[in-house]
Order: sequence, then C-alpha cells, then structure tokens
Amino acid sequence: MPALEIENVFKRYKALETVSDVSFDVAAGERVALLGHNGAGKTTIIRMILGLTSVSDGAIRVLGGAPGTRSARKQTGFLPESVAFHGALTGREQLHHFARLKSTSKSEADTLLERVGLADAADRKIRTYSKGMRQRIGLAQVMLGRPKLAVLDEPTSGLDPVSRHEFYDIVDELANNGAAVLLSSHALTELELRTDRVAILSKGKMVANDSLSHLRQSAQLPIRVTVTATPDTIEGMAAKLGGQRVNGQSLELLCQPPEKVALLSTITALGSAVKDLDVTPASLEELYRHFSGSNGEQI
Ligand SMILES: Nc1ncnc2c1ncn2[C@@H]1O[C@H](COP(=O)(O)OP(=O)(O)OP(=O)(O)O)[C@@H](O)[C@H]1O
Repeated sequence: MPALEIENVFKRYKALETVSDVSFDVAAGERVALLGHNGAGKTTIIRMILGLTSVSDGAIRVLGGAPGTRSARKQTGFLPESVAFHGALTGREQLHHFARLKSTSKSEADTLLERVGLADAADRKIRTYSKGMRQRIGLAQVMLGRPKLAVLDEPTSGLDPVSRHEFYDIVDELANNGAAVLLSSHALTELELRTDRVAILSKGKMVANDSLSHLRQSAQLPIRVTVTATPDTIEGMAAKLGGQRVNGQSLELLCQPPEKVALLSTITALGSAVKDLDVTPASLEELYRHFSGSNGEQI
C-alpha cells in the first residue's frame, strides 16, 4: 500500500476548479517532486493531504486512512512554505515543544538538532537565526517521531547552494528511513538528481507523473552533443558535422534520442581531431516546459 494515495481528486471554490482529476501515489522510501507554475494547485493539494481543506471529489488516503485524522497527523511531517517559529524561544525550546506535540522525546529532539547542524546554536533565540537556520529547525521538526510521510512545501526557497545540498542529504535520509517524501519546488535544477519521480501540474491538471528517464523517453526531446575540436580541425569538423559553433572551438549538435549512437560513432571516427565530447539529455527544465506546455516561461 502506498503511503500516500491521491485518486481522481478535484477541488472547487464555488465555480472555480483549482484541482481537476489529479491522481498519483507516493510509496514508502520514494521522493516525489510536485512541480507547477504559481497557482497550478500545489499548495491546494498539500492542504488536502494534510486535511486542512476538504476534497470536493475523489479520495486521498494517508497511510491507509483519511487525511487529517489523529493517526495520519501523527505519522506525517510537514514543512510549510513560510516557517513561523516563536522568536523568543531558543531552537532547543522550540523543538522540545514540537516533540511534546508529536509525543516524542526531548532526547530525540536534541539528536535531531545535531543532525541538522544546529548543535552550537541550539540555545540561542530563534530570532537571531538566519533563514537557513530556521529552515533547519523546520526540517528537524519534520523528522521528529520518524514520520512515514514527509510533505515539504517549497522547502529550499531562500537557501544558499550549500544549505540546499545539505537539505537534500536530509531528505535522502528521511527516504532511506522509509518515509514517503513529497516536496513541491520551483528549483528544477536541484531536483534533477535528488528525486525519484516528478509530478507536473498545469492549471490544476496533472500533465506528467513519472521518473525523469521515462519522461525523457516519452518526450523524445533532442539530446545536446557538444564536440570540442583541436584548433586546426574545427573548420573541417564544422563542415562535416554541421551544428552551431560555440566559443570558437566547439560545435553544439542536436539529435533525436534514436540517432544518438549513430552520431557518436560519426564523431569518434574523427579520431584525434576530437578533444572533448559532452552528451546532455533534456534537462528537467526542458521537460517541464514540454509537459506543461509553457514556452520559455520561468517556473
Ligand atoms: N481559499 C481559496 N479560495 C479561492 N481560490 C483559492 C483558494 N485557495 C487557493 N485558491 C486558488 O487556487 C489556485 C491554486 O492555488 P495554489 O496556492 O494551490 O497554487 P500553487 O501551485 O501552490 O501556487 P504557488 O506556486 O504560487 O504557491 C489559485 O488560482 C488560487 O487563487
């Protein structure tokens, strides 16, 4: 049984349908990214999963039960988009408070403070914390009680690259401990290597829901091959291969996935004229644009 099941879910606010027939699951140990433009319906889906707003039609099951029940809440960790803590409390006091709400121990809270790198700052007031430090308290709070489902709404917004990296290490740890992880994000590049599946929402409808490699297969977007030549061979290579000149020394070629192997053997037949070779499949950003039907719009 998947930890989270979303089945033909609709959400309507009077005449406005903001979520239309959305279905997807998240299994234990799986990391799924929910992507979509502003207003696509991500937060609405998260609120329905948490039982904060009702489902107009369809069904959501959290660990086999209805959203928002005591049992579902106890087994779910949630990190909201804007984390609000009590500025007058220290990090430790705040996390001890959350531990009490989750019926778990203070010693677990202390261990988690260390895990998220806040051991040294734990006894300082939260109002003196940076955004990244607050987000770490938020993550420690999610991990309390070893949740079976972790729901993270825009968890890395405002974090620097190092903090993002550390954040995803903790997400991996949650998943490795068996939690199903659902996170919404706008930061496509960082998600590429850190999630197992992406679900793309567009205007309330689910337009894709698969692993990146399967999405790449079904989209059949061109692959980018960049060949760098030695200075005396670039002209001859350009004449042979075509493509676009980059930086004077390289050629950028686009090919369809089934043509890739043939193109690579043509290139390698050029022997020592080839100084370097890079093959880049469609990025998540390109896949997102493809499936959401947006052209050049930033997510
Ligand atoms: N209480 C409400 N009453 C009416 N419409 C609402 C309500 N809550 C959300 N909406 C509408 O539902 C749509 C989806 O909003 P939602 O917040 O789920 O989007 P989102 O994908 O999370 O966007 P963002 O990336 O900007 O956070 C929007 O058009 C929004 O205006």
